[in-house]
Amino acid sequence: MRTAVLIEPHQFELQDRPRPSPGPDEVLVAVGEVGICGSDVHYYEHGRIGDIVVEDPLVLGHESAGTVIDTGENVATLEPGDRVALEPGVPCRRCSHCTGGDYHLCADVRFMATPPHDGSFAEYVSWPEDFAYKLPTTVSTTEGALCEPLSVGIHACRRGNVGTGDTVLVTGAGPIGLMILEAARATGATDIILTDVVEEKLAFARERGADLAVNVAEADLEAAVDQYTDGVGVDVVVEASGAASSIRSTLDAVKRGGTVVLVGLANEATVPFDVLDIIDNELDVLGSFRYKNTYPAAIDLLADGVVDVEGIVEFESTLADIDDAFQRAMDPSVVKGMITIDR
Ligand SMILES: NC(=O)c1ccc[n+]([C@@H]2O[C@H](COP(=O)([O-])OP(=O)(O)OC[C@H]3O[C@@H](n4cnc5c(N)ncnc54)[C@H](O)[C@@H]3O)[C@@H](O)[C@H]2O)c1
Ligand SMILES: C[C@@H](O)[C@H](N)C(=O)O
Repeated sequence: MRTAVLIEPHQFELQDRPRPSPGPDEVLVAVGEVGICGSDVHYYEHGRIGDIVVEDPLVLGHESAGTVIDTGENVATLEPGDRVALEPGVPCRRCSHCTGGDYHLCADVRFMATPPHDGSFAEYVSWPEDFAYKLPTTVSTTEGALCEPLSVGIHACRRGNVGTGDTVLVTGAGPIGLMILEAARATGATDIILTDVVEEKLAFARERGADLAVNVAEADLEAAVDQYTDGVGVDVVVEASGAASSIRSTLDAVKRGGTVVLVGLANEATVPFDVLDIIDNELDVLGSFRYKNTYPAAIDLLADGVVDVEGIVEFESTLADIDDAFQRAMDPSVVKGMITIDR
């Protein structure tokens, strides 16, 4: 099967690899669509994300969906022809986190496209049945692939306990910020403010329904939030840029007793945070790591037309053109590219 392998930064090689056979509890999936995630681009550009280094050739891609073409002997819920979204992190199922329900925190998770585990920029992937979710006919394969970033948004909103009528600030209008916007709206938030430093991203966020979009390279966030909320502050801030200045600014925008959810990964290991602010204002400051049990909700939201994920896709490309696609994805004004696995 054709497989796009990152052999060194800025260089994919299209290799012919053996097609996998499904294990007893696995389905063999003909991959259809794979989203290009910011983490894929980071590995492509730098060969590492923080301490996680690409030491051996790696198959990128973890936002994927396709069609089941074969099943292992124990598989009962899926059959050839079913279209499925693939949840990319498969945990050990045995540790205390797994048995306690927090499987996304399993230390032995096998997460696609995270060294040393290969991802899905390939014609076929064999994947556990219970991490492959059947798509209804009304949900496209592209939408199935984008259940992954949507899951990050759903989990962040669940962490922040975003509620009906809430005012939510989302900092960073990349794909993750836009998916948080979708999830927050679906959860019942009525006022959603987005920030960014790139005007095209803000224009896009406005088109997609942000009630206010603030360019924090030019305007003062605290003043803009004060004006919008009559000096009260927002109920929940979800930080989705990873920029240190943005992480710091979350405390200026949240109301007393509010919640800050940190999703964006900072380049710096430490970011100064005013702990007195956190104590005096009784803030909940929470981390949000990937997701758990979100795929069924993501698929239902898509099937019911409550969220739009396809609208963030700005270009589609193929395995043969994957280098060009990644060059394009590096443009800071581009939100999301997809790779169609043509055969
Ligand atoms: N916690 C998790 O589970 C998880 C999962 C996926 C992604 N992430 C992280 O979330 C972040 C967002 O992911 P993405 O794919 O949307 O990334 P992205 O780089 O595409 O988007 C980040 C956006 O933030 C904007 N930005 C930069 N500086 C800013 C500032 N000071 N204020 C406001 N916006 C600013 C950028 O212009 C960009 O539009 C990244 O840090 C990523 O690593 C975390
Ligand atoms: C969650 C996923 O989208 C993210 N890129 C990660 O590797 O954790």
